[in-house]
Amino acid sequence: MQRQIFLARSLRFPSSLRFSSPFGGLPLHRSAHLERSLSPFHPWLASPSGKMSADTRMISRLIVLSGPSGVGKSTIKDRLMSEYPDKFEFSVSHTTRAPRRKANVSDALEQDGEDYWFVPMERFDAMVANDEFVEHAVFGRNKYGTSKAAIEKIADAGRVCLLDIEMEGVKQIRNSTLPARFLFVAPPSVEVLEGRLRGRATDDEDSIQRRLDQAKREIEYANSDAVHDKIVVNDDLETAYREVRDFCLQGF
Ligand SMILES: Nc1ncnc2c1ncn2[C@@H]1O[C@H](COP(=O)(O)OP(=O)(O)OP(=O)(O)O)[C@@H](O)[C@H]1O
Repeated sequence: MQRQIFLARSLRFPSSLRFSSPFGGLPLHRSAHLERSLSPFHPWLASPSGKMSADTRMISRLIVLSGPSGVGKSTIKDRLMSEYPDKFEFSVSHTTRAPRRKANVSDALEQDGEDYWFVPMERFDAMVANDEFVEHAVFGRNKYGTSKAAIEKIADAGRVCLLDIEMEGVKQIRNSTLPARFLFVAPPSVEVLEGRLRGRATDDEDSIQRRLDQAKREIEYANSDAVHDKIVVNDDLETAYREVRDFCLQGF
């Protein structure tokens, strides 16, 4: 059985960064990916109802959300979490970076255990050595990772696990046996992305430039192959939110 996955509508990227598909606007079949998704694994990941019916088998309980820094992932995921607190849970990543001010909340700092687990570099490296991460990556001057414990905690609570990770982590999950579904949030253009990064006023100029360089690589990767099951362009926030929500709710 094949599931149809539709590619994003055309975007206003420079041609070198434009998403394209050899299939044009036609549905893209991703049987290879889905076969991997259906491989035997933790029953919680494969079957929301606990039963392996033909329909529910197609929906894994692990959703990987990615997209350039500043594109609006946190804005969308915070809303999803407040609308469906009992259904979804975001896995809290580990990071070696320092807490920063929350976007849109002028004097609130990110909280340990809520936004990230903030750990020193030595602790992070020890966790890597102990094989405690399902994925980890270096971004800028800092390291980020998703621990196995974080995912297991969500499994134990019976919720759908959402990961908000960057490109290297996406590649690692795709190369793993984890049966995940992949969702990419794209900006309407690099210029709009830059405007959002500047608008939230949480990064210095160096950091903005690094994030924009990384954004171009992420967009090229998303464009390079049928990496993601769905690409949502965050132009109008309401529309983007609805598309993300509907994708996450598929099968539940
Ligand atoms: N559709 C939209 N239109 C206008 N502004 C938006 C839209 N979506 C998000 N924003 C704004 O863009 C800024 C960046 O959003 P946000 O911090 O959620 O991005 P992010 O992808 O989570 O970034 P990071 O990966 O660095 O955490 C915020 O100030 C947010 O309010």
